[in-house]
Amino acid sequence: MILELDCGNSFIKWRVLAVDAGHVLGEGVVDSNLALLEGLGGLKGLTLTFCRLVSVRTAEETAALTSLLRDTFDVPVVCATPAREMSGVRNGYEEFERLGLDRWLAMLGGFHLASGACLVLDFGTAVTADFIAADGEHLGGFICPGMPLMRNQLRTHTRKIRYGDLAAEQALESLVPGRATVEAVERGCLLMLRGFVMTQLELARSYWGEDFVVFLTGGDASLVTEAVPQARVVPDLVFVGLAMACPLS
Ligand SMILES: Nc1ncnc2c1ncn2[C@@H]1O[C@H](COP(=O)(O)OP(=O)(O)O)[C@@H](O)[C@H]1O
Ligand SMILES: CC(C)(COP(=O)(O)O)[C@@H](O)C(=O)NCCC(=O)O
Ligand SMILES: [K+]
Repeated sequence: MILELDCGNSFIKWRVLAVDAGHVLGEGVVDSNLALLEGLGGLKGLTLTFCRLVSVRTAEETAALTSLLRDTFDVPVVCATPAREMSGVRNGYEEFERLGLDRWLAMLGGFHLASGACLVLDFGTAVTADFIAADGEHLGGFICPGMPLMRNQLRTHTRKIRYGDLAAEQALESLVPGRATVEAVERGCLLMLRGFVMTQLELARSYWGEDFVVFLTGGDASLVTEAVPQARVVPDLVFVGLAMACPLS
């Protein structure tokens, strides 16, 4: 069995695949290394043979996790590393090793699935957009705060914006102008997110007309799916790229 991990700034997404990499035997989203071990411990008949992971965390945090996995499961642990070019995609950063590895893998996955020009939008702690042309050239991208960062900045830097998670969720059932703080903030931030998405679509159209695929991924992708009906929602896009960057042999 293969363990795959996507270590983002807020959460670790994990899944266990059968050795033929055919089907998913278990998966989860956790907020700590300990919770990851607990989640894995809950799987019956777990016999890991290989682990591959991508991390946008510090080298120290990533090293701590890889040694924990080696010690606990006695398996080889392979981390995705930056590359100038892979699977037909050319990294567009001036310093290719500075491009977030989660972005890079989502781009590899997206270009592979689209077999052509694509716009990859990832909604995590941060929101990212990346443009890959039909010839595999990465034109670059954008990074802005995601939903959790936008709302937390407002909560942190104002004195009278305070509300709970449940109220926040309920506030998004409609997008009419808010008549309570929670509605005004949650809807305002969501409209910023959607506005960002619309701008990315316009830019992609200016490059490629209608001849491109839009991918939505990341934990908050569902917040914008309605606004982009033509998009392909691929929650495991980073894992698609991870398998390409870190094959079994
Ligand atoms: N099962 C889940 N557990 C935690 N967060 C989730 C879950 N499903 C969706 N989310 C949303 O995903 C967002 C985090 O997205 P994610 O892609 O995991 O971020 P990152 O990669 O930066 O850690 C949170 O703001 C949360 O609203
Ligand atoms: C942009 C990111 C913070 C997104 O991280 P995430 O929201 O998925 O946790 C991450 O890809 C990152 O740290 N990138 C390095 C900077 C860059 O890509 O230019
Ligand atoms: K991510």
